[in-house]
Amino acid sequence: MSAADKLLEVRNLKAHFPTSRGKVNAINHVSFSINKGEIVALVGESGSGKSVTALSIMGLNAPTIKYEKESVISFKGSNLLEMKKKQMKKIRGNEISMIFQDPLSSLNPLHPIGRQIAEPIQLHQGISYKEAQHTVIQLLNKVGIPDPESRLHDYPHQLSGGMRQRIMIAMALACNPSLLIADEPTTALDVTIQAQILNVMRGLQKETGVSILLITHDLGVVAETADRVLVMYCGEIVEEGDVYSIFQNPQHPYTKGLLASVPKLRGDSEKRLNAIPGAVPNPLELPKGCNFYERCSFATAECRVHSPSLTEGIDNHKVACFNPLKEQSEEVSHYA
Ligand SMILES: Nc1ncnc2c1ncn2[C@@H]1O[C@H](COP(=O)(O)OP(=O)(O)OP(=O)(O)O)[C@@H](O)[C@H]1O
Repeated sequence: MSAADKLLEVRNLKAHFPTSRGKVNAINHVSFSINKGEIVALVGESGSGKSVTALSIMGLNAPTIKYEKESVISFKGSNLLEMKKKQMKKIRGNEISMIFQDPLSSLNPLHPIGRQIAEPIQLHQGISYKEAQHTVIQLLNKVGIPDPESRLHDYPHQLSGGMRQRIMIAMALACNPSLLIADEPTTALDVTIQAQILNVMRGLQKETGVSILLITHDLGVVAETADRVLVMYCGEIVEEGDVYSIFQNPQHPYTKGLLASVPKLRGDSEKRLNAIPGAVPNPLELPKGCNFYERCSFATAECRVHSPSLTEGIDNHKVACFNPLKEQSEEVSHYA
């Protein structure tokens, strides 16, 4: 990929929240990029820093967050962290948009959905609701809402969870953004609807060329959707690779643990899932050395003292581990 293909580049992102109990180290030297038209998944357990990363890109973190000087979020060549509020407001919604897990908390219960989808289009293009309606109907068609003309007047509570998430996708795509951030977009939905929503997202990505940052703790969703995967643990990227090599050949013991805790797509449904032993360390007191040391069955003395950095191997597969796993794991290979 050439530099011209790069849409977003996060470099050395380091941030903490000052709290009454001390510094919460949320993000620690995170670097990654998203190319044009790519679907990149950001995965990890709760508290690993996925949402703070996404909200940093959107400029929507709590005002208390403190970014270290060296942090850069470069979008189309401009550093979003240095942008004035007014400029950032223009980018948000137009160039970068976001969908959340719970559409009900993002949709206004008092306005019909047609009006809500039209709003960003009207603002962006300076046109009336009537003029925007044609585009709204096209968008509803694109996200698979049947008979869109008659749904324009529906209120959010009249729609199912899956339909509401389709509305959120339509709203997010209303201004043709270059980057869509989807934070756990299918977590609240049942499996069948989940698959339909992922299908809609994949289809729209192909049709519009939008890049997608997909945030999820569900590796099943990742296997179905992503081109590339970033695995996050304690505010750091611990492994990165294309979806095939992450599933076929996970090199970080944490990634392997995450994969082993996913229900199998095929195989022995009676088999117990393996949860990763132990708990995520307290972000107020991260341990010296590797953050995963205490939960890792491959840890050595070195891991207790030194922190491994993300190092590139073959095929752009990167891992932050002193003892990366070499062998292909039978246990996980059939997810890819
Ligand atoms: N406003 C805040 N003030 C203090 N700490 C915060 C704040 N927001 C997030 N954090 C902390 O930052 C760390 C990263 O949180 P983040 O929400 O990004 O995790 P996550 O991977 O998205 O988890 P989840 O899947 O549960 O949303 C956590 O330790 C969290 O407690």
